[in-house]
Amino acid sequence: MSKDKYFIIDFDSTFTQVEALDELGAISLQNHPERERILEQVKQITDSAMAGSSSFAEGLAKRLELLQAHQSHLPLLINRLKERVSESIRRNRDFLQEYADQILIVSSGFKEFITPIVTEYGIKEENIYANTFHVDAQGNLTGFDKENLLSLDKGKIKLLEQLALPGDVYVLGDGYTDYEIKEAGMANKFYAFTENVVRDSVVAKAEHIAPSLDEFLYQNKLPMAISYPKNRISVLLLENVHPQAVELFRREGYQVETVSGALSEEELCERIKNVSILGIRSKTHVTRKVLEHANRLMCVGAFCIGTNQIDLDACLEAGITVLNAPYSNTRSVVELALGEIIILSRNVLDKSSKMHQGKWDKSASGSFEVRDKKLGIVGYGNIGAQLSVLAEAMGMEVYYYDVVEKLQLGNARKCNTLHELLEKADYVTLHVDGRPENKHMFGAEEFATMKEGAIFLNLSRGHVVDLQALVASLKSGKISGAGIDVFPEEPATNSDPFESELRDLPNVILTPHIGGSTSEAQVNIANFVPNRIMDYINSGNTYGSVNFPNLQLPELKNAHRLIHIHANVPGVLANINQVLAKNHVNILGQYLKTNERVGYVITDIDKAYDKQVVNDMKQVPHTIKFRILY
Ligand SMILES: NC(=O)C1=CN([C@@H]2O[C@H](COP(=O)(O)OP(=O)(O)OC[C@H]3O[C@@H](n4cnc5c(N)ncnc54)[C@H](O)[C@@H]3O)[C@@H](O)[C@H]2O)C=CC1
Ligand SMILES: O=C(O)CCC(=O)C(=O)O
Repeated sequence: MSKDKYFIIDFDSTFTQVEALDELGAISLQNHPERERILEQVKQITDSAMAGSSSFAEGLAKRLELLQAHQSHLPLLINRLKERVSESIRRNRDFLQEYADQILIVSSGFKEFITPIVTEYGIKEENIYANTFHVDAQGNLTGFDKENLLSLDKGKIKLLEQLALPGDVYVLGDGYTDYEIKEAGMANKFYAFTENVVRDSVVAKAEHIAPSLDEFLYQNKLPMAISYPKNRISVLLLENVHPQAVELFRREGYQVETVSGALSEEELCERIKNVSILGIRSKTHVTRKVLEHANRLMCVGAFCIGTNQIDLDACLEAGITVLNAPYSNTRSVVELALGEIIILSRNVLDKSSKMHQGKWDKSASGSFEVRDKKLGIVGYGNIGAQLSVLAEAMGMEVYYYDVVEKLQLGNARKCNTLHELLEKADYVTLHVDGRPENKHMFGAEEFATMKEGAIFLNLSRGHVVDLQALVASLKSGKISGAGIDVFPEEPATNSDPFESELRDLPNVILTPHIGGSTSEAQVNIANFVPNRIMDYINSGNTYGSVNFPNLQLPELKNAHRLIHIHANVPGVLANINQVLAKNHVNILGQYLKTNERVGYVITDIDKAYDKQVVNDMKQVPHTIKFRILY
């Protein structure tokens, strides 16, 4: 990099997250009876000046008058500001030090607090341009040096004119006075810095937006502390994912868009372009066709348990990892199932609807306790097993059937066949997963095998039950009641109608796929899934991924991490290591895990290496995706 580029960085709300004079006011007015009112007034003057709506010079004088500050307040202010240095400035200290000769802090703030902060980051004292306080004999900060160009309106422009820097000038700042430098022709580029504050009037004029210093460095091909600016990671969240997830992704610096309902395949093909992270629930189908339109997709987050709506193989082949929330709504489903078992045993639905029609039908006929009854659980996974424990606590006798061997909890009894379970159970509840082979696993034959008048629940997936057979069994009385939460065709949004042959049948509870829809579950999911996704993006961890080889990696420290995803064919690891050897790369650690289709190789390397290795890694035959992390 030649030395003819100069980087002008603003201080307030750019170098630090806050406006220093607001902070100074919070200290100096600590015991003032009208503290809040005065601070609000100071803030308004700052905002108005920064947005370019009022005279800067007048505002500065007015603010100092209001603040009633004393020089004894400055050490406390400096300590506070040190803690509030912007995150991206903090992490890019190496850049600030390496380019110290070309970095100027130009601020309408005051050197007395700016200098101790920015010099800690390698900024040269002679490159700090700011105002200075006037202090009276008692130590009060009564005003400022009016000769200083930066105390004047358009002061930054005047300063830049005087400096006449011999090269290209790039300005990074959040305020209108920073933009004005470019407008006056004193800078080649202005970047509106939006990490801490977004001033609409500034953003509207800026040709470049920098949500972080990383973005500024990335655009200008300057050395960065992290491998990729987080603001370039775009997240699309569908199906009303809980706002906590939006908040977590935004806090990480990602760009987030949300859609309240599910999207059709066509709509998703349109929207998926440039999306790095897709978040869905149970209704959006992530098909091979969708993936063909996904040019930047790294990860699909299923904000639920089931992942049958996602083409997991196609994701794998495209190097896209799929993560879900395997336990976050388990309890909610179990509680709904238990509630339905009781409601159906007492014929509550019919009695309640009669009451609403003004009919009093007090009778015990057709009503039973669940105690000592036999509950048959089909699919003894997380939900089935949890249900087993709670049902036993209510005095039920639990039987279960699963296609794989499962730990028997409490006194639950294993059935060797589904047939055996169906013959025994007074209640049959399905908690199998939605794999394609389970389509219509429960049909006429299974209903016929059930006990006369038994109760049936499905809170798993709609397609596992043959609906015609269920309707026939309900109409014939073979099944005396049912609780159905999931359907082969479910409306995409709450505005779409629900059509089903199950409507209007007596003693049938129909719920709109709400087994997992409790506040607790949604908050749990909204915390769990984004954290897993960010862990994958930031460290490569695939632990818990439903399609990728699971690797739990050590924290990345003093190294760069090469993440290579490839088709699992012989010789790829050897080729990778050849590339590393050819480029004399010092390997600090290597981790490999494969499944039948892909290999996942992580190589931690010394930070000093020839960048050619990156291109060479991408050229290794059978590479699906490659990225570098630091
Ligand atoms: N209604 C709702 O809102 C919700 C529905 N679900 C559904 O519940 C399903 C189960 O959830 P978890 O228990 O957490 O999953 P899990 O994977 O822990 O358990 C599923 C169990 O079903 C067994 N299984 C699969 N096919 C079978 C078959 N044909 N016969 C017998 N056993 C079979 C599996 O071996 C496994 O043990 C999810 O896959 C999802 O589709 C999950 C959460 C909420
Ligand atoms: O709440 C949802 O959207 C889906 C719940 C579900 O079916 C699941 O977690 O698998």
